[in-house]
Amino acid sequence: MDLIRFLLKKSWGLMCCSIAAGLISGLAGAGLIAVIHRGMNESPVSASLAWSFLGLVVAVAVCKALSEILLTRLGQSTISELRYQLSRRILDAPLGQLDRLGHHRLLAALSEDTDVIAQAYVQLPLIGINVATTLGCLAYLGWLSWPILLLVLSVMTLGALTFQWQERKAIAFFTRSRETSDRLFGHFRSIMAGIKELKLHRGRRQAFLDDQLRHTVKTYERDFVGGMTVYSIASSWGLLLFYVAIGTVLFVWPSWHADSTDTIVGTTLVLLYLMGPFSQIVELLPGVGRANVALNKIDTLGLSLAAATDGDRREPDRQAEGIGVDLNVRGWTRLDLVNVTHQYAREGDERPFLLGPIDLTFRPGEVTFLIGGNGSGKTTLALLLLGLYPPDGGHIALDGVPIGDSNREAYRQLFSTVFSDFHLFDSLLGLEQDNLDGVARVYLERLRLESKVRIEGGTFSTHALSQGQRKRLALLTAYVEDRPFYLFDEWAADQDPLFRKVFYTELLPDLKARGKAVLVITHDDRYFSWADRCIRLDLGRLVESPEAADLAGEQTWSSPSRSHGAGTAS
Ligand SMILES: Nc1ncnc2c1ncn2[C@@H]1O[C@H](COP(=O)(O)OP(=O)(O)OP(=O)(O)O)[C@@H](O)[C@H]1O
Repeated sequence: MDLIRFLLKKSWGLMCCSIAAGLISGLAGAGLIAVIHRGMNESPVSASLAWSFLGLVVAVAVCKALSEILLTRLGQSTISELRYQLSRRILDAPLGQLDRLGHHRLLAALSEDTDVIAQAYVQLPLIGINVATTLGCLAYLGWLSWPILLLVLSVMTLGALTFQWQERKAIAFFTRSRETSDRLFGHFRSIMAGIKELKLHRGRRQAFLDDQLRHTVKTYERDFVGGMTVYSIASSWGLLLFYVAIGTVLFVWPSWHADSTDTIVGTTLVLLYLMGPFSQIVELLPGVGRANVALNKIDTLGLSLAAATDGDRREPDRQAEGIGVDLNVRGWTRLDLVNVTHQYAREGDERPFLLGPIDLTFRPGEVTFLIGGNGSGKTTLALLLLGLYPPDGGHIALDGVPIGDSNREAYRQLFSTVFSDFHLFDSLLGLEQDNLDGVARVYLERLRLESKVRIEGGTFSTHALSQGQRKRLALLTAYVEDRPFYLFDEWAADQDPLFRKVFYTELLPDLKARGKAVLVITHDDRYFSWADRCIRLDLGRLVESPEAADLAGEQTWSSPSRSHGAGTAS
């Protein structure tokens, strides 16, 4: 319900206007019934009654149209706001939590849940309007005959109780179908990421389509249809009860009670009119049920929008700018990892991977190579260093200031990276320096990309490049960011021998000369000599690496910053 409160705060103006328009339309409709009822008993019909009729008809038509237009606007603005806030929440969530959830669940939340919640949210005013109209009609009914009102209220209570009982079953169906849609999004991701493998192998494609995808879509279909069927039965039952009430008033009541024909006609008219709002409420309820399931899902993913209030939202921005945080990311002199550990906790994993304890010191102007076998923990160590994983044990300190939740965002602004699974954005997002295109073009030439890519207004002309070229473009982005600490995760792995050499013997020395600290995750033992020091990870532990230590630092740096010397791996 935090979410509903949050949305109400955002769109209360639009919501109030659409409710007001809908209410006027609904009440004018109820008024029309009263006027028609009077008209049937007046002969000749008075001019004032005719004018009332005309006025009410105009009010119904105008307010109904207005209410619908406002509701459409409300719906679209709600979807936009939900998508924006949920995206923001995902970006604010800890990386470890997002890793555990998996991309498919996040995509399902971003697309399916936001749609379902927004649709139901837009229905809230409609439900409110219909409830108000129903109350208006019941009041008129009570004025005509309070015993008939009591009869109708008893029928309604019976209907509500049985509906609630049925609804629980429907929600269980919807909850199961929502779980299945997570799996479905997982399959969609497999189609996108594994399209080449699926196209190439008929057997695999067929097994994927028939055994996995079809099974999942059929399970989804079964549960969804199950939920809707329960709602249909419940709503038909409700309508049946209504007709029973009308039938009782028409055929049974007169033999019990000596009401006038006029009262019977009036109450029947009201009951018939009530069918409209009542059916609408019943039709809207499945959407509300699904929205409840979607809200629960977002909560269980740990992505509740409750935290995305205005106050919280400004905090990361303040931290990003280093406001109120005692960190000097531009003029830093040492970065320490002290007894840092990290463990991947997975259910049922008897021997989870443990990294550390790690003690390391980095200094500006120092090039460090991080080496080690596959699965030894290099990327995990990098993620810890970057502040993307908080350490489970020990701590990181920048110039003696420990990094914690309050300054981690500011601390991350120290780094420029190219990950091994990097993502290339269409443009140099978030970089607002003077002559950005000019600076970027210089690097395009340096990275031998000038004949392939143009940069206009900070936007790359194409992404249709080889993997190695795309990685060079990612490196260009990191260069332009011009941050104090560079981290490259197997950057050179996709480069041809010539450019690999350029990377180790020109680009890294250049960064060093500019006083940057550089951590390079690499398997290129040919170039170990270009590092100030090599550190090796083995099964999550830093170990002595004599062959790397011998080679490291042998190369004569042409840069004046060589005097920064090798840092310590303590
Ligand atoms: N998200 C994760 N959840 C659980 N375990 C993980 C996760 N990521 C990595 N691991 C485990 O942690 C260990 C270290 O992984 P890591 O990616 O840090 O190794 P690496 O040295 O970078 O390997 P490579 O050279 O193959 O890239 C591996 O055993 C891996 O199975």
